[in-house]
Amino acid sequence: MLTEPASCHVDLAAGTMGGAGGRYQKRLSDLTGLYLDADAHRDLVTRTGDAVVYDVGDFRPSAAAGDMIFGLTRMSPGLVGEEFFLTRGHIHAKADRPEIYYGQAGQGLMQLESPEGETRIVEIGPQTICYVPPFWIHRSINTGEGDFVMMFAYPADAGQDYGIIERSGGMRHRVLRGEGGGWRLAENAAYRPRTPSEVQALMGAAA
Ligand SMILES: O=P(O)(O)OC[C@H]1O[C@H](O)[C@H](O)[C@@H](O)[C@@H]1O
Ligand SMILES: [Fe+2]
Repeated sequence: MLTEPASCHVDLAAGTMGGAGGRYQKRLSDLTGLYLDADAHRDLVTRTGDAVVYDVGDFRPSAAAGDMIFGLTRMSPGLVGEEFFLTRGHIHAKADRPEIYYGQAGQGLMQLESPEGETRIVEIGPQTICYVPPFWIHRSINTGEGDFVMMFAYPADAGQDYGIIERSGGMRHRVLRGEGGGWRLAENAAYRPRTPSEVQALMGAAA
């Protein structure tokens, strides 16, 4: 059976996408344990009344393997201690599925980590397209002063695995405020690299 075509209007100022069927929000308290400075995190939860820090609206035509999910993410600007606001981050449950992000407003970056623990950073502003290749863990970070808004699209059967980041004690690097503005990377001291067999299990999931 044919699916009807659709169009969804992006409201840049609001950071929302019209026609979105699914919608979810994350509050600061949903991100407990992700930031280096746990005290600063707790204080900020209290001071902001546990503010919403990002929301996602998406359009899911179906879950069929050849179909596509797309939507819009809006992230608030801010710092927890010296660390920029981030999304939880994930690898796709079907790890060989890719994703595209398209910057709409604000400034930020995509932090990517390979199964073996290599980090890549893609800076994203309005009209930057970021390609997240198969097998890369990815997390979005708002390094700007206003809302960071991106459109995204990924295969409908990709799914999200959040456990991969928990099991390794976080991502290998943290994105902190730079000395003279901008951002810098710092090693995450709690990071535990994946073993060769864990890497193999991930990569083998493609077969
Ligand atoms: O899922 P998170 O890591 O919390 O990130 C928030 C969202 O980021 C992107 O927009 C992804 O395409 C979404 O699928 C994801 O839900
Ligand atoms: Fe993703």
